[in-house]
Amino acid sequence: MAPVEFVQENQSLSMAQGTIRGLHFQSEPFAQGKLVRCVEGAIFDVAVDLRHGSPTYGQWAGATLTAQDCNQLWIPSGFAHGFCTLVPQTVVAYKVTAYYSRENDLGLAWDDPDVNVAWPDVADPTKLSAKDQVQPRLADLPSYFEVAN
Ligand SMILES: Cc1cn([C@H]2C[C@H](O)[C@@H](COP(=O)(O)OP(=O)(O)O[C@H]3O[C@@H](C)C(=O)[C@@H](O)[C@H]3O)O2)c(=O)[nH]c1=O
Repeated sequence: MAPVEFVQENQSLSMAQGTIRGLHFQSEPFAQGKLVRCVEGAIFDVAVDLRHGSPTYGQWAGATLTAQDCNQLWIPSGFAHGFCTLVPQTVVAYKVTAYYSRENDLGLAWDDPDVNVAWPDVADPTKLSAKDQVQPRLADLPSYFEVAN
């Protein structure tokens, strides 16, 4: 992997078990790689490949991250990211490779059936933010990222 430089570190607290955040990404020139860890509690962390031309375009990968295990997940640029908290009072910290940009802050529906993320049973759609209740489906997104075959 090419060296990366982190420019910002974020932290978020979710009080309720089953809180879903995502799926989020920023477009160029503020596309972000994210290094995600759980500093309190536990999450199911998810990445979705948005790179047109990628053999894994539209596919997802997930991992359980816990404060106890101190494990981390690297989400490369070109992937949407989201998580579901597995226990109450969960704190997630993530370093990012580009600054936050409201204009470039974009999303994908957490429950897009074409992506079909296997969210944990505790996932609670009533805990979605207002913006995450209306994110578009993958099929309706323009091509923000492309890779050569
Ligand atoms: C992420 C971020 C948000 N904000 C502001 C915007 C808004 O007013 C408030 C809350 O932002 P959001 O609703 O986007 O927060 P949140 O839903 O926690 O967004 C995060 O979700 C996870 C899954 C990610 O992958 C992150 O990159 C980020 O998109 O904080 C910043 O000022 N700087 C930042 O870096």
